[in-house]
Amino acid sequence: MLDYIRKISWYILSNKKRYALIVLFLLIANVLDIIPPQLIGRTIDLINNGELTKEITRNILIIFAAVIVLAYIVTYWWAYLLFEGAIKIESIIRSRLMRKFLLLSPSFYEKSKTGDLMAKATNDLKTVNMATGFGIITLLDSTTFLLTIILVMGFTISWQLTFFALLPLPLLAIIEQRLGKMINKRHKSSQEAFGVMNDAVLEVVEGVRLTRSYVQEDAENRRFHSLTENYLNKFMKVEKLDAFFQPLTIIVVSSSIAISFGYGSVLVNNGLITVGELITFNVYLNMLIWPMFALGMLFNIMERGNASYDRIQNVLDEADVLNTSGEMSVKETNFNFNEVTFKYPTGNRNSLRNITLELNKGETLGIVGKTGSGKSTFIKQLLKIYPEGTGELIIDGVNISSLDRKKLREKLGYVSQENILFSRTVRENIMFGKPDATEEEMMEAVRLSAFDEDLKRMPEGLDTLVGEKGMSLSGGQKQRISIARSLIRQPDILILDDALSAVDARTEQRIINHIKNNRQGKTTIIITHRLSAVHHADKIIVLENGSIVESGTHKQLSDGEGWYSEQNDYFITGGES
Ligand SMILES: Nc1ncnc2c1ncn2[C@@H]1O[C@H](COP(=O)(O)OP(=O)(O)OP(=O)(O)O)[C@@H](O)[C@H]1O
Repeated sequence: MLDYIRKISWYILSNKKRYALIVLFLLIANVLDIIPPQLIGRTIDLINNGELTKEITRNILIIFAAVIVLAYIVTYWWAYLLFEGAIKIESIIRSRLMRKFLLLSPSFYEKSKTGDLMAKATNDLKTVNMATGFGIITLLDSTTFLLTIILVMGFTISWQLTFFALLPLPLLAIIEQRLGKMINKRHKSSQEAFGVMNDAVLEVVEGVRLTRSYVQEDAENRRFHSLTENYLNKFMKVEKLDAFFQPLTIIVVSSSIAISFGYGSVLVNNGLITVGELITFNVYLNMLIWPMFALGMLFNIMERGNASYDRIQNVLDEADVLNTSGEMSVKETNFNFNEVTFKYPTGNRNSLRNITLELNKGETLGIVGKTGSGKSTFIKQLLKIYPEGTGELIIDGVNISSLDRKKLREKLGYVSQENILFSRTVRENIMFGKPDATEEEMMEAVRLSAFDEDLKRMPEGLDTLVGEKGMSLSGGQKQRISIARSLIRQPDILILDDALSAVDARTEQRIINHIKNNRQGKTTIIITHRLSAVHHADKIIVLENGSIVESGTHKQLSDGEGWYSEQNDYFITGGES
């Protein structure tokens, strides 16, 4: 438990004033809370001795009312300050987490499950909020209240009676500490199971069409059911430990009350305390039920918070971030690949081998080759998505490692194979490429990407919502919105990674012609499986197993006898030769 406090001490220290006020208000509230039992005990003794007058009764009632009003005000303030603090730490850590998500490398995402990352950004953060809000309030309230009552019982009634009545207390502390450690372990495991289940929900929702088309609903249902059961079992293991706390507290407090009545009667008989004092003492003992019960809950909440905090901290400490180093910016966009070889961090063989190539500003490069030959990997090296391989990748005479990733990306318009769209309008998706674009620029991007005809058929034109991740659009429409998004930036380097695969041949030619005419003097790289998309390129390379096996213009390559000319003939004859 103290471990958790240590972990969030950075936050408490940076909010010293807030927490100092909380402690002050809590102490005042605790002192106010001990007044009513004192008044009750004294009133009983006054009645016993026949000394209770009208005036004393009125004074007692006034003090009683004042104490209640004051207690209400200070309790409101410490609760407000504390819970505000808890929601603030939650949002601070969530922002840190989001910033980190944006920096983490693709390798990190390859080994992480989206559902688990979502669990960390939601469920675990809520648990941290609970531990920092409800946990700290309970810690401060229960411990200060406990101490205050013990001191009052000792000083105002009898230290002997207090000592004997509280003998069972240490037992409770020992058991709670043991249970706390077990809760920490079990909570981590339950949160991991929650992450896996979360991931399954995502997969079920995203893959619902596929599941239906393969009539796999029952199998998916069973798989999901077993994950839910797994989470339920792990969650119940935490709850089982939690359930121990309440009976334990009741046993300990009952033992204390039994001792206090037994030993207290002896003290009354011996004239060491009065009957009123014994009753006051027992009212105090009953008041201990809450802080003791709260301490039990506290171990539980704090250990859950501790476990969740560790899960989040693991992501925040993750060193696998994208290399953003480098100061230099790109000017002319001349590329030189010199013996570039690259292996993915998780791969077991080179995906690019000794790539040597020159591409000058204004040229168009076509990259073709069998599937899995390394075409996208080539681009990912250019985009600085993965760590650099061996060899040299020089842009404008500067090694890519010295280039600032952001400045490099500002020059680029990249359309990936995935065509990721946001669940917003067509307009917002295109404007993502250039948020300050004018209406003319927008319409020009729409025309260049041959999306104009489709747009006319859309119910609300540019303001039509594209559905979850573009669900309500065809594959070709999604591709063309992605192309428009990159063309609106008029980038110095346009990269299309198999970005025309879902459009028909005529539309493809329209787009290629637009790009050819519109991008004169600018660099364009086109990866494709359809050779017609790169006929016009200044340079075409054919990749195989990560190596360049052919290079030249369309004419040179189709006149040759390699893979390119084979494919070209195949396209011309439709595979009938
Ligand atoms: N993230 C990754 N981790 C490990 N290996 C990878 C990763 N991405 C791709 N590879 C491997 O690198 C090789 C080249 O993949 P790449 O995606 O560059 O091929 P491609 O030519 O673009 O294929 P396609 O035409 O199917 O898109 C393949 O063997 C692939 O399995």
